[in-house]
Amino acid sequence: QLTPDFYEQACPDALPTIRGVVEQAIQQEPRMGASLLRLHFHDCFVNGCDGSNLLDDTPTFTGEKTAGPNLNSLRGFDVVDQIKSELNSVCNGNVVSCADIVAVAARDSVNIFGGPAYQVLLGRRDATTASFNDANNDIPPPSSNLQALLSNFQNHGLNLQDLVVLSGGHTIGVARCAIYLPRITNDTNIDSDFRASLQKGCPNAGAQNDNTSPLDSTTTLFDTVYFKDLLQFKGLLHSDQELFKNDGSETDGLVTLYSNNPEAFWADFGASMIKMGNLKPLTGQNGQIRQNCRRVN
Ligand code: HEM
Ligand SMILES: [Ca+2]
Ligand SMILES: [Ca+2]
Repeated sequence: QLTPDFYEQACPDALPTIRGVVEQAIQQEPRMGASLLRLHFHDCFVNGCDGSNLLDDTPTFTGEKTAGPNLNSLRGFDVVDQIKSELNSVCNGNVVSCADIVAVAARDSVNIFGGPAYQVLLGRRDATTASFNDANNDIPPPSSNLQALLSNFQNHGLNLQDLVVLSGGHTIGVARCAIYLPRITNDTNIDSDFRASLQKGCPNAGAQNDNTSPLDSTTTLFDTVYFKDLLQFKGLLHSDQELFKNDGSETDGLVTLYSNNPEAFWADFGASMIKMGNLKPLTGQNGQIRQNCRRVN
């Protein structure tokens, strides 16, 4: 139902405009590319890719921004606003949905960091509502074991390979001390030097500090180092290391494959992103094209 050329007639400059703003934002702050990728994931996993997580709370409405997985964690809303306002002028009006903006910005970020330029399908419309509860329930927590991760992905129509390759999104970006403290405190399948170096910036009493650590050793390169790190038990999150335990499981095989085959990683990542981007889009007369991504029209 979604198509790559959806805006070709109504706004031929839409995609280059989005790309330009994303390039600028990443130039100002490299981490922004990672944040934009995660924004798309947290949108799609909660009632489909419909821009639901962009809606601000109001006195009478609580959306997704304050849900556990998002609070003090999701970023990139200002960049989405900037893209939206440039598009409203480049397209002579309100043409491009916020959900599509985030899907394209995620792809552009991946590509700017050296990852695949997969073809984003377009034509999503924006939700008129959002769900705090679904945001709490449908995004897998980093404490998840493999079985929980897999059943969460399967509930979203995604399979084991999608889980492994999309987790490769953690080849860019960072996580907060509070998130990885349980891993460096309790887990045994962690490299001891890696653990020691992380503990310096994230002491046991430091669960509330704002320190962050890289999700892999090359946070602004969309490379296979995330998987190489897992082979050395240097996954930052418990959920990351669940994908490689050196027990000969199917996920071990996929992690090993991607660790030394960037072409396979990039091809499969692109295919799985398109699959994720197809989750329950609003099309036709459903939803709306928001004038401002933070509120319904
Ligand atoms: C498999 C289950 C997943 C879990 C449990 C998970 C969990 C997390 C957590 C806890 C953080 C750090 C948040 C913080 O410290 O505030 C994070 C960051 C991130 N996640 Fe995931 N994630 C998963 C899958 C994905 C997927 C599928 C993608 C995209 C394809 C993705 C992209 C990212 C990125 C890019 C960051 C860094 C964001 C930044 O630096 O601003 N994650 N993830
Ligand atoms: Ca959504
Ligand atoms: Ca990397």
